[in-house]
Amino acid sequence: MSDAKKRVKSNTKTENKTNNDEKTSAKRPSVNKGLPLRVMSRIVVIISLLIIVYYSSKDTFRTFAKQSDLLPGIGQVVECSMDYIKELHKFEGCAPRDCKRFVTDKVVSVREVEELLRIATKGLKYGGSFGGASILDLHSGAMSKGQHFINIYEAADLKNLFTQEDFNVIRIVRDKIKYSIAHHFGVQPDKIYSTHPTFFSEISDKKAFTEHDEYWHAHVDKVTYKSFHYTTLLYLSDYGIDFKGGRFVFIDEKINSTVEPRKARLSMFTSGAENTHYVEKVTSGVRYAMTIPFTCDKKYAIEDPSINKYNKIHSN
Ligand SMILES: O=C(O)CCC(=O)C(=O)O
Ligand SMILES: [Fe+2]
Repeated sequence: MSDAKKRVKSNTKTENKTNNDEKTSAKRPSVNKGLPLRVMSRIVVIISLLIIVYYSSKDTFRTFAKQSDLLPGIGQVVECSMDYIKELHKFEGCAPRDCKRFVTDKVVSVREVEELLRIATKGLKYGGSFGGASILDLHSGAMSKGQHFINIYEAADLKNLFTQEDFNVIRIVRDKIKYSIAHHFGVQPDKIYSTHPTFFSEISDKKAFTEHDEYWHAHVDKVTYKSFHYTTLLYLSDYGIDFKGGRFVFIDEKINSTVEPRKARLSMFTSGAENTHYVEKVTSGVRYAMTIPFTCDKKYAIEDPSINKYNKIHSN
């Protein structure tokens, strides 16, 4: 082979070698990068999913009133439901400036609430539902017992259980709440009346026995209790301390708002569909609260519970 030919051949070899090297080196990085790329894309998908789950769960719930906060007052205006507004036109001076919810820890004192809790437990220890939810209504006398209700004003062994001082505490607290509604909703205090049923509730984690124990269903107070125009809830125990679960939830289109019960926390809201709500199941401990409603309709007004009524029934 001539020198020139040898040189050409050796150049060709070198070229081929270089080409092969290029091919290999072009392939190699794709092998090295391919694996991390697949892993990377999986990580990206997982992180995106986690972000979606995090934000969507965040979006459906927000804490409107946290148990550990001492709230001077926090409000949220909501659009009145048509049914609610239509009906209120009949009652001069009782329609709210705005439909809303308002939570405050400053209207009722912890001392007053301790008194109310003493009154509630004093009665309920003679009653109590088989299931998780019991009520005591000092106006009608209804108290849960077993799977039924008894009338405490007709039960001879409950005679002298409640004193005029007990009824006074309830009246004082209820009046404070009435003026607070008048102030925050822009209505005349003499145009709103205490209505039925006003009651103490006691909720435990016991399994429901009758439908009366099923407190966790979403509802509109105006539908459940025809007479309600303003609902107020006074909490007598602390979420996360005295009981677990049992938060109050306002159901809204995008974000549900939770109210965490706190001793002496007062929640007030217009009773129409704008404030549809439910109570989460209590998972441990015992939750005490008081439902104190008001009506604009005088025909649904109730008298104060008093020792006279109590004595009248017992002397019959
Ligand atoms: O106890 C609560 O937080 C709510 C009770 C309730 O929804 C009601 O009495 O209608
Ligand atoms: Fe309710």
